[in-house]
Amino acid sequence: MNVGIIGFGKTGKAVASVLLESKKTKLQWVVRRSRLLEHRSVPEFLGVESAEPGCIHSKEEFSADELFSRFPVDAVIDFSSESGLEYYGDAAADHGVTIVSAISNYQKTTLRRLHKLSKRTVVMHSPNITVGINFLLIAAKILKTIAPYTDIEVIEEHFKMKKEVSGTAKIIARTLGMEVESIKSVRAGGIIGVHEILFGFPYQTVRLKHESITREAFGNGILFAVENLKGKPKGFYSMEDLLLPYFKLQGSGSGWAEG
Ligand SMILES: NC(=O)C1=CN([C@@H]2O[C@H](COP(=O)(O)OP(=O)(O)OC[C@H]3O[C@@H](n4cnc5c(N)ncnc54)[C@H](OP(=O)(O)O)[C@@H]3O)[C@@H](O)[C@H]2O)C=CC1
Ligand SMILES: O=C(O)C1=N[C@H](C(=O)O)C[C@H](O)C1
Repeated sequence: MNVGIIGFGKTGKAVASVLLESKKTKLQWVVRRSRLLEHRSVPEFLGVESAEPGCIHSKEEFSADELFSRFPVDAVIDFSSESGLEYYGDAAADHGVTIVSAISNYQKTTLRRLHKLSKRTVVMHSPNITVGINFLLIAAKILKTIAPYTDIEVIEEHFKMKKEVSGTAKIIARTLGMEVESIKSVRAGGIIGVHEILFGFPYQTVRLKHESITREAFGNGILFAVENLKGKPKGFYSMEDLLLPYFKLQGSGSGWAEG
């Protein structure tokens, strides 16, 4: 699958390195805001051998329409910023390119725009693209249904410079019917991303916790997403939509009861 990345910052670089290693994807290009490293290649920048072009472009160099025409891809992956969609959204839909947006904090208007684009192409949005956190979110919803009386706390930890409350924590809180103002945030050092959902039962505590150890974790999530979006009809998808089919366990018995 030919892919392009919008954004070549902290996460874009890590995701690009994972995609270069994968045989499932062929990194055609990355687009960034500035002209830094323009026309260099991602393999060269990362110092890895690769037959994949991975050319670095500035958004000033081409219109997205020209980019998709000259260097066609099957999917565009967004790790830029809120404003990235403005550059590539319409052109991606015009060219039938799948959009995988990982932007964590969209304004409502931009999210509506993303939904509108899903009428014309496959769109997936995930504020946290790791399989782990999306599994946790499904588990938390099930636990809340089983025990609606528990006290719930959402705690998120990130690197010192992250200004906003994590988009992941906001989705978790909203999904569990909590106010986003109740989210506890920790900012320290270079923490990549930790999310914990604490269920306070009367005589026990359940902690559902996920930690992104390195930003390459988001690259693994992208590989899962593009693999499972293949062949999907146009529409709007979340990581949960892609994970739920795996919740049908095959085979007999749980093994637990058999001792
Ligand atoms: N869904 C998920 O799992 C995750 C989501 N994120 C989200 O990804 C986004 C990026 O995070 P991070 O890598 O830390 O941010 P950085 O600031 O490190 O990198 C942002 C990159 O995007 C580029 N960029 C910004 N705006 C535009 C634009 N309009 N068009 C093209 N390129 C643009 C910048 O270009 P330049 O370098 O030239 O300035 C830079 O390369 C954030 O929203 C973050 O919350 C992050 C991790 C995981
Ligand atoms: O900015 C980041 O780095 C991250 N942002 C996402 C968020 O805001 O939820 C996801 C991840 O925790 C890392």
